[in-house]
Amino acid sequence: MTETTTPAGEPLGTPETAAAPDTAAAPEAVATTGFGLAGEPAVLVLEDGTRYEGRAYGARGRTVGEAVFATGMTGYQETLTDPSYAGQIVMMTAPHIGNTGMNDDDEESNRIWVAGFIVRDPSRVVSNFRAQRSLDDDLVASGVVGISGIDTRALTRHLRSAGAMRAGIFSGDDAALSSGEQLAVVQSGAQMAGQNLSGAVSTVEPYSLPATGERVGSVAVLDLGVKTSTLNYLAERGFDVQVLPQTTTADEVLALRPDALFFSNGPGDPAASDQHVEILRTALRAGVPYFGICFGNQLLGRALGFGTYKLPFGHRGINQPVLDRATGRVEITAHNHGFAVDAPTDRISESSEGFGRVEVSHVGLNDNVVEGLNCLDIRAFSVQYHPESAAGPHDANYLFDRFRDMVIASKENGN
Ligand SMILES: NC(=O)CC[C@H](N)C(=O)O
Repeated sequence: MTETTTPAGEPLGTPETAAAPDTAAAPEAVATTGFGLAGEPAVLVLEDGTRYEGRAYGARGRTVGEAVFATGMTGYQETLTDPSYAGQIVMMTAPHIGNTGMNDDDEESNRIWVAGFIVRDPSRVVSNFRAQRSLDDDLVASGVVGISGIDTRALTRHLRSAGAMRAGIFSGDDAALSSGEQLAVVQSGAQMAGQNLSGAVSTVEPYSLPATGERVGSVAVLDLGVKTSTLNYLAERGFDVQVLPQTTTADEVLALRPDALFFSNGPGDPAASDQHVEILRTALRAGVPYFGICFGNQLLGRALGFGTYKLPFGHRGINQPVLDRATGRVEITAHNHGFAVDAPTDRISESSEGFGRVEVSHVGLNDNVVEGLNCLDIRAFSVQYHPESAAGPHDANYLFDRFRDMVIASKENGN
């Protein structure tokens, strides 16, 4: 789409003319003036004191969360409805957002989870044959406070240099608070490190989905924020899917006698999920085959005895190169993680928890971060990235086949 004029006819500013700091050196600086557009004022305040002025977008009011950037050129609906983004104010680096509206089929859960939404240039029209609603209307309906007119390139460079950090968006009456009051609100917000957010996103009641492909067996899914596409892929690969609340105990999981266990993606710090690590250890000791995605990879890492740590600004987008070390093949993959497993990428490790040998199966090629774990002596593997690829390229869908094959082999061996 070409940017020309606003509805009122004012010319758009350009990022080049905006004052755009790209380091943390001048935290009190006003970074941009929202491209000089008309509209209700709103302000984005970072915990280091940086302020970005823009216009109110979505719901009016205030919100606080961890500011992160997502680099997908498409897929804002899947991003917004991914429960892993709970507690985060998400900025899209793609400048024009909302063009294709919202539709029922691309929902990754039944609501928008982001704590806030930052865009540069919201589309004034919705133009797609699948569109059923506008993004702006859905943000308002979900009470999600957003901001537009932000120099998202400058903000991305700032977060890349200074790291993901707490932020607040203030619009409506809250836009009139003094900058000192706004900063105090941001600085009193919770840090992402140390937060356990599983309870906020997990299903409260168990529910099940029947296999849609040729039946392989049953899988118990611990819902730590599971995405709809993941459940559909599991059902397609022949699993009767039993989705369990995050409060389920290890005994309750094993009492179901599942043929396999799956831990989903989800928000929060994996270091704050001891109870889920214990469930996984119990299931692995009982010989239940395991597959995990994202948060489920971090929890497998912890169950095996590795630590996790916070990345400076994380990986969020649908264009991240990952090396499959077994094949030498590079996959272009979807990511959404701010934490990672601390395991050696250059050699096979021995699990300190007695689960045998572990290899890092996949590494991120941008920064050599652990992107997958494979156990050589028990039936368990996981990936940090998103083979369900919603949104994103489908390079890694084969992992669902690998899981199905692992469970078939396990059943043939009477495990
Ligand atoms: N998508 C996910 O599962 C994210 C896992 C974890 N909350 C992280 O930020 O790293």
